[in-house]
Amino acid sequence: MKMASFASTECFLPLYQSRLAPTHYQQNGTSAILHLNCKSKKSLSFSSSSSFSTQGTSLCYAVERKERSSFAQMDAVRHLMGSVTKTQGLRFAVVVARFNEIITKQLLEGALSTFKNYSVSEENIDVVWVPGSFEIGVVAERLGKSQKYHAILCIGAVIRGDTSHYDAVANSAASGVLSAGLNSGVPCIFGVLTCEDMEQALNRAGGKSGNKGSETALTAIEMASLFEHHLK
Ligand SMILES: Nc1c(NC[C@H](O)[C@H](O)[C@H](O)CO)[nH]c(=O)[nH]c1=O
Ligand SMILES: CC(=O)[C@@H](O)COP(=O)(O)O
Repeated sequence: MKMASFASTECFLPLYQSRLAPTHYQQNGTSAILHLNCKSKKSLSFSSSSSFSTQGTSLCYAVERKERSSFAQMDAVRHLMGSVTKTQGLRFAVVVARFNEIITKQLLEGALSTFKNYSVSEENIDVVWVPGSFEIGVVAERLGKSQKYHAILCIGAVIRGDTSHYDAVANSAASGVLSAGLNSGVPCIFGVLTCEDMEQALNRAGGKSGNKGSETALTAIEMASLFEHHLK
């Protein structure tokens, strides 16, 4: 079986940086679907039982032939993914709830340091404060619809008290952020902690479970890049 050549260099990059180029080949009027997968296996194999190794990295093919002469081309599955290294020109808004400020300030700090580490310039970041997590959604939606930002990062901390208020605020915050993204078409990232107690929250705001503000900032960058570089 004659195989197509393809741009493999991107597969030597970390997964978040990779973008597989489409691969096409023609073969006697038959068509095949080529599936590229960059997970680290040691050899390159084809369903037709051919296989060979690459330099420590591999591509896996699942080739499905279709005996339909009308298809003369083999289409490659293209994997589109945002890059966290292509941040130039990306603009972000961070909506932060003041409620449980001792936690949300830490989350914001984590987010801002991640933006800095990934070369997002400060003038491309606006921080908008709201009273509580319940108010995040409406503001995120307004910011998204302004078309000024590539992604909106939403930060809050909902901590369970004695009543069912927790569930109302936590669920409203989640659905508010979801709606904001869907209604504005701009990625709205959920960086709202929903915790049983203050200890859980502290652990996630720079304590032993990391900083969820930092993690969600990275999600915001990836989604902004995905939209800006692949989904326009
Ligand atoms: N209990 C928490 C709240 N409650 C306040 C609400 O978010 C809201 O500001 C109020 O109901 C007025 O609409 N907010 C949090 O972010 N975290 C909580 O634990
Ligand atoms: C999320 C909140 O629920 C909390 O501040 C409310 O506490 P409580 O249920 O004791 O009123």
